Amino acid sequence: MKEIIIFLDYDGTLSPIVTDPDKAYISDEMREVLKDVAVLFKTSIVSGRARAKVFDFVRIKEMNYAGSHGMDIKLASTTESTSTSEIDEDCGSYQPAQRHTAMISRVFDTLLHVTKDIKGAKIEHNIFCVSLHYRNCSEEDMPRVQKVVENILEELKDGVKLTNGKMVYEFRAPIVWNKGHAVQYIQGKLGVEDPFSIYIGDDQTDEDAFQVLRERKNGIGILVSEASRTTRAFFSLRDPSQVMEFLKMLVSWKRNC
Ligand SMILES: O=P(O)(O)OC[C@H]1O[C@H](O[C@H]2O[C@H](CO)[C@@H](O)[C@H](O)[C@H]2O)[C@H](O)[C@@H](O)[C@@H]1O
Repeated sequence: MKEIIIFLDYDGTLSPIVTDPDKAYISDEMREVLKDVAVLFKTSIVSGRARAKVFDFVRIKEMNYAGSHGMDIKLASTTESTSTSEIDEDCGSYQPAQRHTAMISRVFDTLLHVTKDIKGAKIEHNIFCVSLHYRNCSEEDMPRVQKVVENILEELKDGVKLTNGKMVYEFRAPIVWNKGHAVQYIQGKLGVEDPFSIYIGDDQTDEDAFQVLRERKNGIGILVSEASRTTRAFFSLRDPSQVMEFLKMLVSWKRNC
């Protein structure tokens, strides 16, 4: 029989989008629902954020966490690794972009420096990627923000990968690895014979995970969006409050199984 496993993006999925990325908290009610979900289903959070940061927001240790767009995976109930190897599967961790951390830190330092006079620009170090937030920048400053991005790409060329999120540019380690790869990796590690994955996410980077589930026919994507848009997801929910209601329904269905 198929076993449902759950993958959840964080920002815009569990927490509403807010102007300050450091204040993207989930509600107490959402945390209670997530605790139930984590007990009843194998559950993973897959986020663009640093893994430690997203764990600080969620604080449920029974879940798997994949930070840095899936480039920093830690499976639940495993001891913290002190290994420097990118693959330390005995400790339940997988960090395929480890050799790029110095470059990412250099991008972070450069961005901090070159954006210090751009009001509203915020730089977030996500370990294997760096976010340049422009949500709070003025229209007039946007050409400066774009110039900063162009300069970094010109300097590093193939040494860095750029993706776009919601009012954010994300500079990533240049490896072929995204949220879709992370989902496949975690699916493989859970030891579930016949998994059926439900992945819920709101952002462009979640499309990689939707695509993988569609291709492999072993799960579905659910897009969180108020507007209709092109997606590889099968279904959609409007916002984090609908995500919470959906998770509550899953919990009560499972309890009555
Ligand atoms: O894959 P995700 O977990 O969705 O990560 C994508 C980015 O999410 C965060 O930024 C977004 O949410 C912020 C808080 O609501 C918002 O202020 C920002 O405008 C959004 O882009 C996170 O802070 C970024 O580092 C991630 O790249």
